[in-house]
Amino acid sequence: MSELHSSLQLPVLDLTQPIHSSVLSSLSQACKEWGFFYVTNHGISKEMFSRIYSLSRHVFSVPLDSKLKLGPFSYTPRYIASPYFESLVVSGPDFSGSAKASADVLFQDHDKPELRETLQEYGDKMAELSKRLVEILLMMTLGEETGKRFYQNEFSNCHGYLRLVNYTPPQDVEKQEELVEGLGMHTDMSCITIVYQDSVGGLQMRSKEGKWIDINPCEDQLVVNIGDLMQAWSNGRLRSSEHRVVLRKLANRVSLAFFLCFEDEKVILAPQEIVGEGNFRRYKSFKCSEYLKFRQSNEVGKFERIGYTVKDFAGLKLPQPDDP
Ligand SMILES: O=C(O)CCC(=O)C(=O)O
Ligand SMILES: [Fe+2]
Repeated sequence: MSELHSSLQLPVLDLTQPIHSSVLSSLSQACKEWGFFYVTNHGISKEMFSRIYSLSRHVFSVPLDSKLKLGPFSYTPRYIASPYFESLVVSGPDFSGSAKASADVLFQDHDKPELRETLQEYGDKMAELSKRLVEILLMMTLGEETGKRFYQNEFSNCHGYLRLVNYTPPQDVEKQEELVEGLGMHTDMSCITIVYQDSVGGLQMRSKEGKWIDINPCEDQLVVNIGDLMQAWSNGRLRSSEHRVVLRKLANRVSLAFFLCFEDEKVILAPQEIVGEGNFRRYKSFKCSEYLKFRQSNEVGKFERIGYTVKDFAGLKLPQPDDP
């Protein structure tokens, strides 16, 4: 495939401004076409990001043998997702408890109150922000009243987790002719994902035509993308795009992704209001945990199966014009 890439002007949702219909229509267009947009004035300070950034660097600087003691469910070492990717999961809603359990292993019981407190504060803010964004997306798709109703009835048990990611490029990254993938093409198994990326850049989204498009880092803006669970729930009206991370510079890259997900037992079925009169259902109903299982390899410690999406799992064949 051609490695040509271009960048794109994605809409920026400003949460301090009233959400006019023109904002909703460009947001709606972006969610349908790209599945990505930016959010600004989101209430998370620069100072908070710089604290999180230093804490992440600190966490990943711990010797590998200590990080491996965390176990494969919280720590993904290099050479699993890619040779350059390692990550730590901090689960919500008790981000502090999850961070403490990891800190106790990493720092041999030297208490790290700053780590616990910062991750709890950041996790809480991300949970709140992600829920507000889902409510906006539902009102945009279904109208204010119906959107609010579905938000309350179907999304109130959503939960979130954080993934801190550290990318270490190879020494010769700037001389390589082949593109270096820090994280291969995948879709997210979330309702929505909110990503903070540092200034190194490298996040790319794949268009419907298969073209890679840079999602550049912008100060004060977070990247939001639609995940597979929302794509299925919205009958494909909101798109979960394939994306990846490419490494071009000899610099470590840190990112923080927050994934808002349905509860495991949730049965996902697009409501009739979303499918619409005379339209076809694109996904059969499925239990959230079954999809997560489908994406996980049987081998413990393997990264999520890359290249498989909710379409492979629950996609229905649409009737063709010449079907009886
Ligand atoms: O590192 C990034 O910018 C994105 C990470 C990502 O796509 C993921 O963790 O699902
Ligand atoms: Fe992702």
